[in-house]
Amino acid sequence: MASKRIAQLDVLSSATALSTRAKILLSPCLSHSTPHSRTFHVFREVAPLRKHRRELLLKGETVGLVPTMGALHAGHLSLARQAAAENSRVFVSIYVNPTQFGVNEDLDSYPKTWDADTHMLGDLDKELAMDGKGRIEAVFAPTSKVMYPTLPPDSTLPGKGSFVTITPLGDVLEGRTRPVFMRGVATVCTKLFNIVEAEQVYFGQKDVQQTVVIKRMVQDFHINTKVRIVPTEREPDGLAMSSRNGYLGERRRKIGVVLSQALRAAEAAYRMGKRGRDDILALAWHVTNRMGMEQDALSETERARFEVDYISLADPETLDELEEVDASKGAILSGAIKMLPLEATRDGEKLGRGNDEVPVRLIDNIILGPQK
Ligand SMILES: Nc1ncnc2c1ncn2[C@@H]1O[C@H](COP(=O)(O)OP(=O)(O)OP(=O)(O)O)[C@@H](O)[C@H]1O
Ligand SMILES: CC(C)(CO)[C@@H](O)C(=O)[O-]
Ligand code: BAL
Repeated sequence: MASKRIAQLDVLSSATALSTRAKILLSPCLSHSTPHSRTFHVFREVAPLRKHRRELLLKGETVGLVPTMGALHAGHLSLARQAAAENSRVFVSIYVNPTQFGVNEDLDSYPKTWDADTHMLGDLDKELAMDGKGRIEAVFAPTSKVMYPTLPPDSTLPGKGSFVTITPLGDVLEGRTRPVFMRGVATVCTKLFNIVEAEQVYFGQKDVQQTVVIKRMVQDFHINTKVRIVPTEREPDGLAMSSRNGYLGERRRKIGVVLSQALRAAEAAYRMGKRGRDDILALAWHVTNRMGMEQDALSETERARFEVDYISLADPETLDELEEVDASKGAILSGAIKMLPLEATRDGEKLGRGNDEVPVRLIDNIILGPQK
């Protein structure tokens, strides 16, 4: 039954990609007999989604929204799992939002894996059916014309259009290198929150600045939803899962773990009682400097070089950089590195998407929780 269902999803997900509202159906004889037979709707437009949402409301169902840009991986699934544990219905949005990408960023090459994404959600829904918890109810996959109905999405500054800006939270950290990023995120999330009207919305801790911005936005605009943050899913060596990791071939992938190693070293200093910025961050810099020097010493066909954009120790609410951590409040330890394109490849080397010719930005963080 499972494979039949997946095969149908496959065919229908492509077929429904252009329809206004589609329900991915199983054969009618299964539809009442087993919990597996129910599967999700795909909405491309706002009005039919709202109609469906209202019906759910009248039936007393609760909705958890998981906003994504697709290219789903285990990190996204953990958000959806938590949403299903805390709500009876889960909506997942899949939309690569142009306004959060700067004009020279990777919007055009951002991975789009619709068929694999719907398969993953179908499989997850099957798992959820066994658990007897909430289910995947719908995928919202709008076009840009739907999301930006009047003016085309603009990634320039100041830009033309209706924007939501959360300052100065959006200007620091990622915002320094990606000045339109948090404006784009706040804008598209406002739209998504208005459209879905979910009881709860789910975000990954991996994008920690985004979580702080969204929480502030919900508070400041009295948006009627609860923001839930889900811990970062990691690869076995500690690398935070990310849709962009697919751009890392074997060589860059191995070195990309340096960021999580650096943050973990700094975290250890905090756990051992260090509270001063230099005492904590020196350990992170030591890890990145050592790895950088090791790579520099190798030949072009052996090394993977990277640049550290920032390593930050910031207040958990204001994101102000801290000289000293107030242990009763804790802090956010975060960082970003740019994995540079390989300078030369070897015959038969396992390369990533884009042949390791594109720089890849990796971010990560650890919350230093309050300590007695
Ligand atoms: N490893 C992860 N663990 C938990 N949540 C994650 C993880 N990766 C992404 N998320 C969350 O999933 C949501 C959608 O993220 P998105 O679609 O941008 O994926 P991504 O992997 O973060 O992609 P990117 O490579 O662009 O950073 C966000 O709330 C994000 O924080
Ligand atoms: C929240 C989000 C889906 C908004 O486009 C995006 O920033 C992301 O995937 O983290
Ligand atoms: N998860 C973050 C989305 C972005 O980098 O644009």
